[in-house]
Amino acid sequence: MRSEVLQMIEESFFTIAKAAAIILAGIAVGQIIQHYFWRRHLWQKVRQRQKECQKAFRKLDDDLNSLNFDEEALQAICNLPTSELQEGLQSGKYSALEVLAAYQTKALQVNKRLNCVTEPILEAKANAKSLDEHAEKEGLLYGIPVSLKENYQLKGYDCTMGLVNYTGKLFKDDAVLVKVLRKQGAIPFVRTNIPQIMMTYECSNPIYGRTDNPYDATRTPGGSTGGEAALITAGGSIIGFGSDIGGSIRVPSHFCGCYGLKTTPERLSQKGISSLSKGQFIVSGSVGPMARDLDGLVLATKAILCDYMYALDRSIPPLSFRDEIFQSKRPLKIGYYVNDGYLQSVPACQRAVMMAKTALEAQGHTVISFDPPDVPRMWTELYLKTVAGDGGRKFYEAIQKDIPDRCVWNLLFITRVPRWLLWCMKTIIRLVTQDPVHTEGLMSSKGCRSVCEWWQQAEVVEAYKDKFMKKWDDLGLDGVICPVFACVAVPHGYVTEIIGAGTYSMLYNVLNYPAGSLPLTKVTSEDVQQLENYPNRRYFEKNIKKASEGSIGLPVNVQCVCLPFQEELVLRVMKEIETGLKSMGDH
Ligand SMILES: CCCCCCCCCCCCCCCCCCCCCC(=O)NCCO
Repeated sequence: MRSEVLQMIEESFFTIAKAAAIILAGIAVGQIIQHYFWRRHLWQKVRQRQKECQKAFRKLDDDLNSLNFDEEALQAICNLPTSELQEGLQSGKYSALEVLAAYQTKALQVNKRLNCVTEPILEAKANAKSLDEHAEKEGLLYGIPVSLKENYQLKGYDCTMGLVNYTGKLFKDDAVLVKVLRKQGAIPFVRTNIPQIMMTYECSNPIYGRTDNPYDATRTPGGSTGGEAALITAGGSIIGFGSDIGGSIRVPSHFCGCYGLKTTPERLSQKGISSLSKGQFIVSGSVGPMARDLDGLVLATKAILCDYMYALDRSIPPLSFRDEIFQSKRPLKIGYYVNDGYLQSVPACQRAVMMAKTALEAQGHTVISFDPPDVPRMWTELYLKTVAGDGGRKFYEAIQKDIPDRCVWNLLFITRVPRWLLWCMKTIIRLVTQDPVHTEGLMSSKGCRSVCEWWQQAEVVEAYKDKFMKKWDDLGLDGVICPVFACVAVPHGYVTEIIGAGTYSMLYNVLNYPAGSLPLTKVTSEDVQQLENYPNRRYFEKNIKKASEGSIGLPVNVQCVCLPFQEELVLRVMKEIETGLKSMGDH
């Protein structure tokens, strides 16, 4: 009797287990099939988007061929510095259509080599024609073609941020800044490439592919405004616009060797700029111009800081460009550093800062040493814990439902490791990286656990800002010069291995300070030789050293920083450095 009961229990157990196994297997197979069809659907969308872009490129090519402009004359237009181009357009020496054709032709050529343009803006031709038909030549950017990062919303276009799921969602209106640019006479003519979700210093996504560095195709142009930096540097655009929440304007400018300005987040309207960080107001994103020369950067900044922007976005303080600050001859007191207390910058970046220091001194300014406080803590407890405040969930989910791009997937992988497991692995990670800050960084990227912790986070960031500003004020500084990044452009796919090098830029996102990226020099063989003395113990140090081998000839920028709302002073410091170097015969 007992054995019969046991047998019955055993049989029912096996029946239930079998049924459970069949159900589970069914669910798994169902999910695999669903995943397969979803992926297939996404790839179809990619192909459709790519076809549309190719069609637009072909249309532009045909249009340009039908215009019959002299190629040499067009090239000559692209070689003009911004001031001469502006003058030539205002005086009527060049028509808006001619200048547009010159830049469209050049952008197409550059794009074939670097893959930096996502698509041309075909309405540009009608815009140029309409400018040429009107007698008044109005606007500071009259007739100047401008390129836009892919996340700038345009009527009739989508902003994918490299995510397939966002393709085909067309905007009904232009971003405020785009409207302001049009009002100033500028002609938006191409859109430029970005990394998927725009949260890394690379430039690749499954829709538009990978952008190469104009100096070395094996290296990244940086990100996230990488397409802009590559296009401008290679001559395919003279002024462009980007966005920056961790260095995305300044780092690509440095990797490629063009000019960039990250503004104070509240100084320019961000209405109509797509981002996955909307609603995260502790470390705010910024927007800003990028340019081939400093005059272009100044002109673009002046143009957008205008009454029309304040009328379109009433939340922006009506603070127009203050020429008196930019033109002032008042001697300045500038702080400098080459080591931010976390990762030492490579010799080329150090030399660039020292060149800037000498140039400022030659211009009669005082330059003193400055140590930014607690940078390792700023990076881990403040920057990473805020930017990934939700444990990176929003970024991860956007990618998980999409076709992940490796350049950002590698970075986001950590969001999948549970907090407890990461905590248990702390000692091992510390042993492997030889870097307690790296370990803390990984822990911080798990974000905040409650609203209460999020509020505390805001307080901690405010306290750091106060501490930093006190140090700045005690020294009576007007500005600071320092590296943009701990090293120069790195090979494609390598950014995650050196991500700590970004603290030089991220610091000024935490602080909300405006910061410019100024091209100063190129890596020399001596710089590379001196890498022998570069520290080689921690994970990031080893990788920075390795990535810097073979970097001879790559551009090196310097970062110029001032207090919030002092964009004019940042531009002045950049100008003083350039003038100083020219007077010393160095630029
Ligand atoms: C010690 C290793 C730390 C790894 C951190 C992994 C965290 C993953 C979680 C979420 C992602 C947060 C990204 C942090 C890395 C920042 C890199 C900044 C790139 C520049 C971004 C930018 O400025 N974008 C502009 C957007 O408009």
